[in-house]
Amino acid sequence: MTDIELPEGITLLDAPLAGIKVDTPAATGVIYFNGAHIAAWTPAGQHPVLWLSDQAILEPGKAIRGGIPLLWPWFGAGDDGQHTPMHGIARVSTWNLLRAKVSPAGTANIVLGLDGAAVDPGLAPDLPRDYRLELHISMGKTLIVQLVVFAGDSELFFEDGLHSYFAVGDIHKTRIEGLDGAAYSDRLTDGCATQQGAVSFEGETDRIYESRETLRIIDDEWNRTLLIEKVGSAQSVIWNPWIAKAAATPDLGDDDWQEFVCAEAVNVRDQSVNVEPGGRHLISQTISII
Ligand SMILES: O=P(O)(O)OC[C@H]1O[C@H](O)[C@H](O)[C@@H](O)[C@@H]1O
Repeated sequence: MTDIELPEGITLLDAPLAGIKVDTPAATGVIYFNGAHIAAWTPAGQHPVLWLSDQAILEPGKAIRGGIPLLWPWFGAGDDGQHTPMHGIARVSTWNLLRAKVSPAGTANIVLGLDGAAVDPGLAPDLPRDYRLELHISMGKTLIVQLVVFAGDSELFFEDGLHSYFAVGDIHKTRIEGLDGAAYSDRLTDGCATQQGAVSFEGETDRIYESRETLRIIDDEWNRTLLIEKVGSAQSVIWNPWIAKAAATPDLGDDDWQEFVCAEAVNVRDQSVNVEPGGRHLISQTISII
């Protein structure tokens, strides 16, 4: 997956999946080449910021439960509800490591790439094959994740997202600020509503908020606030499966729903992205502890 020389603080992993491990004075983390998947990030002296299921399936070509799955080029089962795999092909494709550096302060700067021509055409028959994706990761005290989509000679039309799972001390003592007044579409009822105040959790939650705003995940159990700034994302999906859906999801433990919330930067449905031939699109999240 790579023949580039790795600096001190970044080592290759070959099991359970190929990838790299970051271990510097600023942070530790794991990135798998399967899906360019950031499976772990823990800034020095902190609880893990990303949540990963103990039952995650770590096999090439399989989606990983937790961390930051990439969502591209469709959301869920796509506009017709028939697309597989769920959330598209980026998270189940094998990416290449293009760059790995570590700054003097211990921030790892990593770039992974995926060439459309290398992806099984059967996975997404409607896509032209000359697109290219890059994931730029800056992992230190702050985590910056940028997905860049480059169109080839044809126009590209897609949905995209960073489907981040955030670890929290207790979902009952967690709220998300930054969405007050935002319109949302409720995926559980197909209804629409407007958010009043902070988002708190009392049951299964699966909403697409029309909002470009910065989010704050306030975690009263661990007494910390995660700040999630984003660029190039018109919507935020907030998801927690709660009891029944967690129990029905094979790669989630029965009690896992209490330990995480997904706050996803996305462009889906009416906010799908159109990139002209030769153009590019960037979506990013910058995650810090305040
Ligand atoms: O199970 P996955 O394909 O990883 O999807 C997990 C979740 O992703 C998003 O948050 C969707 O809005 C949810 O409806 C979905 O259940």
